[in-house]
Amino acid sequence: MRFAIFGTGAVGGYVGGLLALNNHKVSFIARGAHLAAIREKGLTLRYINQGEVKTDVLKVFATDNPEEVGEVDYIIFGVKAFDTIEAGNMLQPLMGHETAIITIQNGLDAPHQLSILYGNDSVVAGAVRVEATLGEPGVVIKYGPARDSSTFEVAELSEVRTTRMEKFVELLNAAHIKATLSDDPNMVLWTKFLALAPTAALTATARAHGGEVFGFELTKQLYAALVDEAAAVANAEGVHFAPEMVERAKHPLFPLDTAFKSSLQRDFEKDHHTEVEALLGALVKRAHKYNVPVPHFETLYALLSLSAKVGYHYSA
Ligand SMILES: NC(=O)C1=CN([C@@H]2O[C@H](COP(=O)(O)OP(=O)(O)OC[C@H]3O[C@@H](n4cnc5c(N)ncnc54)[C@H](OP(=O)(O)O)[C@@H]3O)[C@@H](O)[C@H]2O)C=CC1
Ligand SMILES: CC(C)(CO)C(=O)C(=O)O
Repeated sequence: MRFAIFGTGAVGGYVGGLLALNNHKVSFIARGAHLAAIREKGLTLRYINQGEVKTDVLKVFATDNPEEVGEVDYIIFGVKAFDTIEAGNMLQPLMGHETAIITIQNGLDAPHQLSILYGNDSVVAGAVRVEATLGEPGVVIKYGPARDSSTFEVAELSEVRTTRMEKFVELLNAAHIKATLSDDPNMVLWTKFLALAPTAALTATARAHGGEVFGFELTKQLYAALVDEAAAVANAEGVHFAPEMVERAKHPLFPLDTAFKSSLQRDFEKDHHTEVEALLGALVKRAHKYNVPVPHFETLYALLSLSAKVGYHYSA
């Protein structure tokens, strides 16, 4: 099977790296200094687990030109949500008759944006649970154990279970990522979103680790209120969570003894373009559309939008 990782970032680099380590043919699409470093020194996967650091360095094929890759069986679409449309328009050279474009974007919109370009049958909604970030050019940092701690849930946008995705799940599991196939793409996206949006919003606003947010009663209560708001919006959109699923989402996404940070928080800390719109903006817009009150999300959305405008590290 041939894989292309479009956007060799933290998640794409980690997932593609584990597939390459498992002897699959994986082409990495990257750009700029990151691409130059991968070409020169290889793609480095650095695992940081409670102070212990391990690395794998992989010699891989990397390019910024999809024409040099040609058709593949699976595209793991690894760009940030705000790059979806621009990067989506570059996928044509990778597309064969049965190519699956598998999204990993946090948020709710990326698979639907890609389906406008390539049709429902080409797109698979994915949700990855991994804590990762980019280090210096060429380096992907994965927090926690090197293998077997990440999950990847997928569902065809067409809501059909296909053999290509059964195969994908099998290959991912063999590469030490716990993958599962569902037939409900909206449930896949919303189940992650229900816990992710509150986690991202609170860690970024409070500038605190996940463990600190959950270890402090007021922010823990705020987290639960955010989960309830997100579940109410999901319900209005036709995604109905059983009450026990909503309660489960109120538990931390990560072990409480770790210094967990969300990718939104890390992007703010690095002064990078952030996914505030894809996470909080998307929720608030849906809430307004369905007339669902989301006062806590509205407040955090306003604060983080201002931080994105004036700069996270701004001081008067
Ligand atoms: N990091 C995490 O822990 C997790 C992140 N996610 C989600 O996964 C998605 C990806 O996040 P993450 O991996 O952190 O993002 P990164 O910023 O680490 O990676 C995205 C990469 O795509 C590259 N890219 C964008 N456009 C192009 C292009 N046209 N050609 C070549 N390369 C391109 C970017 O390059 P450049 O830097 O030059 O823009 C960057 O290297 C997000 O939606 C995020 O919310 C999901 C689970 C966990
Ligand atoms: C919460 C986490 C790490 C789970 O995968 C995530 O998706 C993110 O921070 O973007």
